[in-house]
Amino acid sequence: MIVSIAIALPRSPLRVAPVRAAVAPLVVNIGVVGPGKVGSAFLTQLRLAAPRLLRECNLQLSLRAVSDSRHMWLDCDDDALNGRLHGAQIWRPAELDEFAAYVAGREGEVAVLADCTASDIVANHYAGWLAAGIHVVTPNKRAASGPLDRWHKIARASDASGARLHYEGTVGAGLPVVQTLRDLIDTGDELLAVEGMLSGTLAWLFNRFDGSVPFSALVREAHAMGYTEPDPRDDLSGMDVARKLVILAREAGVALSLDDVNVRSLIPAELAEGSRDDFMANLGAMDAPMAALLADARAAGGVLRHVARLDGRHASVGVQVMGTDHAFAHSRLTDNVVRFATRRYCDNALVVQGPGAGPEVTAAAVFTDLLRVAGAMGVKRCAC
Ligand SMILES: NC(=O)C1=CN([C@@H]2O[C@H](COP(=O)(O)OP(=O)(O)OC[C@H]3O[C@@H](n4cnc5c(N)ncnc54)[C@H](O)[C@@H]3O)[C@@H](O)[C@H]2O)C=CC1
Ligand SMILES: N[C@@H](CC=O)C(=O)O
Repeated sequence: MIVSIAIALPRSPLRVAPVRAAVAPLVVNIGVVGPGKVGSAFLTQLRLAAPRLLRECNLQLSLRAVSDSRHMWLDCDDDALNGRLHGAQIWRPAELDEFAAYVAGREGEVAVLADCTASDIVANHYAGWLAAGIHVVTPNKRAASGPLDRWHKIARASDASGARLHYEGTVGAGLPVVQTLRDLIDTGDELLAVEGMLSGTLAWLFNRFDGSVPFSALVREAHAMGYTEPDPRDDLSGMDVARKLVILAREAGVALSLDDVNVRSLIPAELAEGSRDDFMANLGAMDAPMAALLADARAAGGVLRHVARLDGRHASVGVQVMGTDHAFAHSRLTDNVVRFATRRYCDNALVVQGPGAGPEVTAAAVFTDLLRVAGAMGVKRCAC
């Protein structure tokens, strides 16, 4: 007779493998470029999560430096050094390569730069950083949707050094969109088409816009809540969504460029040029055309939705009127919806849906990318 005894072991939340706990923690030195809305949320998340990650995963996250467009602060959390300087942190004029070299400076440790800007200037540095073995994590869409020659140079630098660029936050903010597509492709599936609502700002605007409040007031609100791009014209012109579509296309092996996307802008010609401040001051010029668009949609018995489509190399983004029975008509708040039609998911598309904008969810995507780097270095992140 065989007696099996089930012993109920207390299920410890600790995830440190016994062997790993006995060794020194993996140290990841972090530099944050762009302490704006997303960058600040990321810094807060780092500070709150670091003690638990050290305790449970033997991972030591060390914030070494922060840079905005004009200044950089070094040794941000080096209490000893800050103490010697009477509590002052070191700051100096921003110089991105000096910044990167500083973050990477310690032998045997891992360096990760988090680019939380929307800047092409910063994206221009990726290839050099990756070549130097520095990992990059970012919600900035400029590199992955920018000129193809720069994108290929970045890929070659990553291949040569083994340092990785992760950019999950570029599409769908904190939603698992890029990695989901990558997993489909890597396991042999083939992307047939993508259809979706890829702008959290535009989703929120069209969910709220019922004529009771001027469109311009809603845009200001969306900007204040951190949903929009630094320049909201990127959202309203459709260019931000076009960038996301290009990123998804390239992820699926289609060498698309922004010029290939048919983009229908919402911005009146007189607001397209000029500074962001001028644009924000004159936003009221959008109110009448947007009210007319809403009236047309209602007359047709539908609602306004901003929709992106990719079918082979055919890519388009723009506002359209959707019947109230369409799934997109029932999205809420900043919901993004991404429908992947693939060879496997052809009868019924694979759908990723949820909040698609906001500093906290976006920062979490950047943080997850950073932990992906640590995971590849052997840090244990599963519950087994
Ligand atoms: N806010 C959101 O919901 C989402 C944002 N993103 C992306 O996250 C990024 C950041 O967005 P936000 O935080 O909302 O913008 P933000 O305007 O609040 O912050 C941008 C920061 O970048 C800094 N910066 C600009 N140029 C720089 C340069 N050359 N060197 C160093 N720093 C520079 C600015 O000083 C500012 O601190 C953008 O690329 C955006 O597309 C992605 C998904 C969602
Ligand atoms: N401004 C963007 C932010 C995320 O990419 C959006 O509204 O979707």
